[in-house]
Amino acid sequence: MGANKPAPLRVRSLTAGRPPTARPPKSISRKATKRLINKHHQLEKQRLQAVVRKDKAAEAAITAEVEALGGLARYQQASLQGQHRERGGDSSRVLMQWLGLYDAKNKPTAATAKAGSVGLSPSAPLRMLEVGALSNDNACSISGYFDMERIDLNSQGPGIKQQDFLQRPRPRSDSERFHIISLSLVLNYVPQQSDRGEMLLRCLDFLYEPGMMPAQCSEVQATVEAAANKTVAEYFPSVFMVLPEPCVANSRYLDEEKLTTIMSALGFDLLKSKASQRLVYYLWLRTRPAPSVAPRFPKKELRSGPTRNNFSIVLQGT
Ligand SMILES: C[S@@+](CC[C@H](N)C(=O)[O-])C[C@H]1O[C@@H](n2cnc3c(N)ncnc32)[C@H](O)[C@@H]1O
Repeated sequence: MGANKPAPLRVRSLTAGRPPTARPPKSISRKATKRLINKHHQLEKQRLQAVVRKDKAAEAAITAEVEALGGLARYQQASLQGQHRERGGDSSRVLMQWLGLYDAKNKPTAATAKAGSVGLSPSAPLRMLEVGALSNDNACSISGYFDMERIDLNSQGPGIKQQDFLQRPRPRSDSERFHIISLSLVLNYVPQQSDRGEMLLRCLDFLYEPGMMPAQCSEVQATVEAAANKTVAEYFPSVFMVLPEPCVANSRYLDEEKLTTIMSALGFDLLKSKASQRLVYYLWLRTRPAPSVAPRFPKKELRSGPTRNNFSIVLQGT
């Protein structure tokens, strides 16, 4: 009965035709999230090695494997889920706390809540470049204090520009520079050690020079100062950096001292740091102008041992 009745026309939701990245991520378990992230890092490393060996067949096979896992988009979804599970929220909350805009319980202070609620973002004087942005609603984005520019190799949606920071055209004037650059869990994602160094060097171009920040006069500026009881110059220009803890705690080639030496050679002092079980957070304040000669930091073993990892940051010098 009714065998020949035409199937009713299904009304498809508007989101149905969008690329997979625009759909809400399918939730996966904590273990599966971790496995996927680790596998992705491992494959990206192998792909890079294949590129260096000029082994086209291996490169294609590894690329296919990455795609079969869901590619960068799936990895980003896993990272977003990881953010919520492993860290009880996004890393930018740590920055907000350091700036005095979040309280000790990691909640917005009254002044911050006010800034957010009156929607000061478009005119907010503090310019932030978020490299490797997975969403447009992290703590900094919704605070109202920052005029955000978000970029990622693979944009997850509106408000995130698809761009490789290493290819971003260099600024032609201060209007294209920033008070702060966020590199949260980005350096560890970059497969090549010299590209990690290049990323840090590039930050110098995209940040204001110390003491050369544009005049700040708006209401937001006053609110920042009142909330944090600091002047803007005490926090900016700066780099907010987050890394998996083993990158500095258990690497053959990098420890906190070496990282501090590299950053110091680039003109930064360590203003704030914090370690959680899995992550390390740093706020590097730019206190000196860019060095006239690009510093050189080759890969050099600092500590050995079979259980150590090979994470390193290399600066090739001029
Ligand atoms: C592990 S996710 C981290 C995202 C987020 N910032 C966080 O703290 O969870 C790393 C992101 O960095 C992005 N990324 C890596 N290298 C990049 C580059 N050169 N330019 C822009 N984005 C990059 C990747 O596409 C990826 O989405």
